[in-house]
Amino acid sequence: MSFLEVSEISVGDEAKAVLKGITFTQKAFQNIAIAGETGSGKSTVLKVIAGLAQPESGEVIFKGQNVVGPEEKLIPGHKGIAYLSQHFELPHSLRVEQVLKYANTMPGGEAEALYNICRISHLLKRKTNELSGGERQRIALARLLSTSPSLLLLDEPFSNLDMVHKNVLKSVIRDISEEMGITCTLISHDPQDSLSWAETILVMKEGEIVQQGPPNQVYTCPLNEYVAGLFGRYNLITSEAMLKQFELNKQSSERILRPEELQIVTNKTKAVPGRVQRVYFYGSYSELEVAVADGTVVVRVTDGEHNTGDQVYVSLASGLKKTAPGV
Ligand SMILES: Nc1ncnc2c1ncn2[C@@H]1O[C@H](COP(=O)(O)OP(=O)(O)OP(=O)(O)O)[C@@H](O)[C@H]1O
Repeated sequence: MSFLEVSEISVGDEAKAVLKGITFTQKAFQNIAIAGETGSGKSTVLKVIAGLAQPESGEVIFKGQNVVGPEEKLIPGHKGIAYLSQHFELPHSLRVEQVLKYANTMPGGEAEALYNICRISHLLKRKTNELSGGERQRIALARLLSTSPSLLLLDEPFSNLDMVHKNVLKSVIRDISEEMGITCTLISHDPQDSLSWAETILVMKEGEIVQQGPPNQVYTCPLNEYVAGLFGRYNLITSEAMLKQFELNKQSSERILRPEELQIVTNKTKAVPGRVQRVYFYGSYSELEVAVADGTVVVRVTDGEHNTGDQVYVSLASGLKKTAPGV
C-alpha cells in the first residue's frame, strides 16, 4: 500500500481545465517538490490532496483511505493531512499560546517538543499582532501540526521571507520530517529550495505533469526549455559548429546545456573559438557570456581569470554524460 496515491485527478471543465489527469505516488518520508510556472495548477494539486478542492474526476488514496472533496464532507479536509496555504491567517490580537491551545490535540510534553521544533517557544506569550512574517508562519505551522498529521503540504512557505527567516524555516521543515516522522510535499518558486531538498520533483505546466524525477535529472536533463528555465540559466545549443564539435543530437534535449556543462579550455580539440562579451561575478563563480560563430553561450568558471574581450575556446565540460529525461 502506497502512502499517497494520486490517480487521474482532473479539475475544471472543457472551457478551463485546471488539472488534467494528474497521477503520481508518494512513499512515506519521500520529499516531493512541485515546480511550475504561475497558474500551472500546483496549489490546486495540494488542495485536492488535502480534500479542500473538489476534483471533477480521479481519486486520492491516503494510507489506503479515499480522501473526499469538500462537496462530500461537512468539514472539508482530512485529519491526517495538513495544508499550509500561502494565505494562512492567524486570529488577530490573541496570545500565541491561546491560538495554539485551541488547536492542540497533543499531550503536554509533545506539544512543547513541537513548539521547540518550530522555534516558537519564546513567542508563546506574544500577541499575534506583535510577530514578524516568519514568526507568524512558524506559528501557523505549529498550529497545523498540533493535530498530529502525517502528511504536510507546504504551499510556497518561503515566499516573502528574508534569508534569515527562510533558513530557520528550512531547518524547521527538516526537523519536522526527521523528528516527528511527517512526510512533506513542497511548492517553491525558488529552484534552489526544491533542488536541495526534494528526492523527487514534479514539474507542472498547464495542469499536467510534464516531467518528474530526482533533482539532478530534472536539472541536467530537462525535457525542454520550459523545464530548463524553471531551474536556472541554460544554453540551447543551436550553433552548427557547436553541435558538430560537441557531437550533440540536433533534435533532442541534449542540446540544453547548463553554464557549468561548458568550459573554457586551451586545447582546441572538440572546442569552438569565441570572445568573452560579458563577465557576471557571483562570488564563488562567474558566468561568461561568450560570442561564438553563430550564437552566444553562457559558461560558468570558477577561476576569475577572464575579462571582457578575451579570446577563448569553449568545449563540453569533461565527463559530461546526458541521460534521457524522465516523463
Ligand atoms: N477556485 C478556482 N476556480 C477557478 N479557477 C481557479 C480556482 N483556483 C485557481 N484557479 C485557476 O486554476 C489555475 C491554477 O491555479 P493554481 O493556484 O493551482 O496555480 P499555481 O501553479 O499554484 O499558481 P501560483 O504559482 O501562482 O500559485 C489558474 O489558472 C487559476 O486561475
